Amino acid sequence: MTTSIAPSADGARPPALSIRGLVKRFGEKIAVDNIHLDVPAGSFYGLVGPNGAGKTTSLSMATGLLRPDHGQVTVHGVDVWQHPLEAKKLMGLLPDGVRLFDRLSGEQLVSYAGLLRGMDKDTVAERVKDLLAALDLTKDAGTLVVDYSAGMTKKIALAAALIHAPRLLVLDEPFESVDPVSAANIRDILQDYVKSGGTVIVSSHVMDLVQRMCDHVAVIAAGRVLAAGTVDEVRGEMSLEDKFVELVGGRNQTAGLQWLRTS
Ligand SMILES: Nc1ncnc2c1ncn2[C@@H]1O[C@H](COP(=O)(O)OP(=O)(O)OP(=O)(O)O)[C@@H](O)[C@H]1O
Repeated sequence: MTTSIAPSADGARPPALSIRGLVKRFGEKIAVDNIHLDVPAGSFYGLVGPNGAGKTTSLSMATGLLRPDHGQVTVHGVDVWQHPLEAKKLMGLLPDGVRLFDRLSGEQLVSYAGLLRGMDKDTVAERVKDLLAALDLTKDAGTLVVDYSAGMTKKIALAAALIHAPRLLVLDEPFESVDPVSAANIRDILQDYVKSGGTVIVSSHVMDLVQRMCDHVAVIAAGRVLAAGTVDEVRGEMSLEDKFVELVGGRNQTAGLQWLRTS
């Protein structure tokens, strides 16, 4: 089992994230059904799929939050489940639906995230200031997170994920509830981060955003990978949205809802 993040023998960099044979069952339900995926280092990778496809479950297992039934995950060559501390140092996470320490103010929460990562106080203070400004939260720095709106909560959680300048960012639905100006600021931050060598994985339901923002994409449905590669490879001549519908199916006829018609 490798713990090295050095280039492999053939000189190639290991993927930022490598998933092999990941499986998770909840009782009778197979939420993730033998997923294999490589996320190249330096890529901006979109993960898309219908509701209940297994995106959050896969990302939770990939980032050490949920123990897989089977399979292996490595981050820059470090096994997430064999060497969790080493792997987690490389990652910044924006999990979906995980509670924050919301009795702290926004500023305290992000500072706490930095100090927990072993950063010194001065660097933490400097980065907290920068992050709050970049995410338009400076005036709400002293407000308790429990009193934040949904979008503000997303942004403060993103700041906490960025504070230690990780090599891999895993963001589950980062744009949900976020206003358009903040979303554009977040996109700029993430694009700069990728340009400077970082890797981003985002799950999203907004195909247009994924097509514009990401260079790679994987389409997941019913716990399996239906397609993965560069965005252009996956979508071919179609828009990503049309390709998604073609791959996933499930467009329902609404003609049956006669009772919903008001005229
Ligand atoms: N803790 C759990 N217990 C039981 N079933 C679960 C649990 N977590 C997820 N599931 C089931 O696993 C499947 C995959 O769920 P998951 O949350 O990973 O989907 P998703 O692709 O993130 O969906 P969405 O886009 O709606 O957020 C779903 O059928 C869900 O009901």
